[in-house]
Amino acid sequence: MEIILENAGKKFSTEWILRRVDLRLTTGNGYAFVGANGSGKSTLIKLIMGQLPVNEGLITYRRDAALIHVDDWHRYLVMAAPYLELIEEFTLLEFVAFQSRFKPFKGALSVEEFIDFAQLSHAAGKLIRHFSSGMKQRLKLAVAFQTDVPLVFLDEPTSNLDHNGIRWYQENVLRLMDTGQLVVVGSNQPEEYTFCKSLVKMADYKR
Ligand SMILES: Nc1ncnc2c1ncn2[C@@H]1O[C@H](COP(=O)(O)OP(=O)(O)OP(=O)(O)O)[C@@H](O)[C@H]1O
Repeated sequence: MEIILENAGKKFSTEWILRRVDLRLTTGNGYAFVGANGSGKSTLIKLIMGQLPVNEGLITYRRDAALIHVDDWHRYLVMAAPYLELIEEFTLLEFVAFQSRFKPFKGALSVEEFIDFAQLSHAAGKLIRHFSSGMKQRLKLAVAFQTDVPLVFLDEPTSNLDHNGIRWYQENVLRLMDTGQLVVVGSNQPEEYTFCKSLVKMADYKR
């Protein structure tokens, strides 16, 4: 599967955030979107996920050369980001059961196995609303790691994680390459994207 950006551009009001973005992203590869705060990393991720429309140019998803309609992009992707909202009224058990029905986990992982994987067994019955920010981030990343879809978007993946959490992230993000998924990391911290062979520099799209 591949995602193709041709002369893609985005502006908010009269301010162009990104222009002339030409990229070809293919499954089995890791891409790091890098740049300073406010350079447009999250914006580019949202454009590629179909959450925001481009103001010029074109973004397409292709599988075996066939075009995938923008309304169907969401079926192929998962994302973790600090701004992603969780269903705070659910307990962790309820959330994971709901999530696995919505988009199945790899290898038919059970709810209990998923919670073990996320290292959140102690909080299985706790409301998500009462999770710490690091626990919420672990949960979002666990969903991103275990959901059986070809495209994985990780924006600022280690925000709020402690040392153990960062190590857990680094071990598991590598496995996404083994499963042939496409991984995009939006980051300004090199330890989050050492595995990415392609660096996409936001500064290149400011011309
Ligand atoms: N909905 C919006 N309306 C207006 N401006 C926006 C909107 N969303 C983002 N921007 C602007 O777009 C620019 C890029 O923001 P973006 O969040 O993509 O940057 P980033 O590289 O992800 O930053 P950070 O590293 O701080 O997370 C910023 O100037 C921001 O203020």
